[in-house]
Amino acid sequence: MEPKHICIQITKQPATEDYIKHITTSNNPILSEFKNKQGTFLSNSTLDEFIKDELLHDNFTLTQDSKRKLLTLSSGERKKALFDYLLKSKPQFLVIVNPFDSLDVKNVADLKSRLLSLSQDIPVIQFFSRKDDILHCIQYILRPDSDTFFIQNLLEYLNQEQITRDIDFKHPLPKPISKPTYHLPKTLIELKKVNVTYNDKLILKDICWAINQGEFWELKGANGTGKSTLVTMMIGDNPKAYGQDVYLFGNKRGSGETVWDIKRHIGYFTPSMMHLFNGQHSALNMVISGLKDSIGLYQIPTDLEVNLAKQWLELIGLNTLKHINYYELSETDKRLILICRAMIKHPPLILLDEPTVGLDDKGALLFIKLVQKIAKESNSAVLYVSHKTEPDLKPTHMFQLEHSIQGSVGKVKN
Ligand SMILES: Nc1ncnc2c1ncn2[C@@H]1O[C@H](COP(=O)(O)OP(=O)(O)OP(=O)(O)O)[C@@H](O)[C@H]1O
Repeated sequence: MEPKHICIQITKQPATEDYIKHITTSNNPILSEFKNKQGTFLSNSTLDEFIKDELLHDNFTLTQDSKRKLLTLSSGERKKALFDYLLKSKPQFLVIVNPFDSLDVKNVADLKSRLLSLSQDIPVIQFFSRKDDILHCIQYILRPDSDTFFIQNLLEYLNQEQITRDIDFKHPLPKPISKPTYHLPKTLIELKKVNVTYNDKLILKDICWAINQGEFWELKGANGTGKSTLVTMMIGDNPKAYGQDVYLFGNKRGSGETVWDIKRHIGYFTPSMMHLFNGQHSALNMVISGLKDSIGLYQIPTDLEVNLAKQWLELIGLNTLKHINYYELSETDKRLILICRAMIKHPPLILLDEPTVGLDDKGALLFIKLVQKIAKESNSAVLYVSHKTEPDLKPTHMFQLEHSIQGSVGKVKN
């Protein structure tokens, strides 16, 4: 008989451990295969443990053969290394937490088929954020109910749960307090025949790309094609840009400009920076802090600044929560606030790296709608990097990296 498989929608509370504790101690017959058993976790926190072990003890468990540092692997390569290692030992049950995040289409398909074949022998618990990630073998969903849990047939749950698609931000995008004092060229970023090599291996080959003021770009490419490498060149974080034709906001890289000269022009968001913002700051102060380029607010803001931040909170429907501690907000609200924080000065470029990873369907839709609004109503150029196809995201330009034996080549697709 095929094992039973269940899924759980990720929410702030209850915690993963509470669900697992319930599952492994429950007397419900549907959960009998998990009782008093030990599971293996395929999750980002497991990956973080291996990264920590590598940093502290030089332990290369996941990369025995190559002895490559996990942090130098692309996010897709890192995840694959973890899965390959953990799946070697036959666990009593498998816990997978958003397993497809950061994987490209091919790697998602490969992993899905591996998990489906494993699911014929091993019970699976899948924690998910997006419903279209749920594996086809899953029959049940475990849901919280006041201080306990209940099991529901998955199909029944999916039929009930329709997401509303009429989410909209009605107010116009708030304007910046003042116009920038600096002059920028029309072309904000320009790369001319740029190459990047790591360990004698060509990663990027003859990349030519120009981003002009106000344009809305999506950067796409399979795992390991060099998207992050390209992004680090653009934000001044990659020394490989020196000596090449990399022009950032009017300056050739390496012509005396500081990293700050580059970064002050960029509003940046990626989910891995969420952990930086864990101080005791109100939602309002978090938005204002975008004017001061600090994490949290340490200076008394002017009335003008406070009013502007309130307009941003009004736009995302959070004005009534302005005094709530940012840390207590939902994941979606936190991200919307960080986008407002990044946009409050209307930087020339806003860069969003896998921004919807970990959000549920409704949160992702809200986030995408806000990005669309920013692209439409501001002069900021938007660069969006992701594997996940978001149907409501409508960039006007696309830059696609494609593997070739001589390193990835870039193609502009309009
Ligand atoms: N510091 C480094 N040392 C050695 N190799 C590196 C380093 N940084 C990146 N690489 C390699 O360069 C290639 C491109 O990596 P990069 O992270 O830019 O890809 P990516 O397109 O962002 O991938 P993903 O979608 O999986 O995140 C990968 O093969 C990676 O292993």
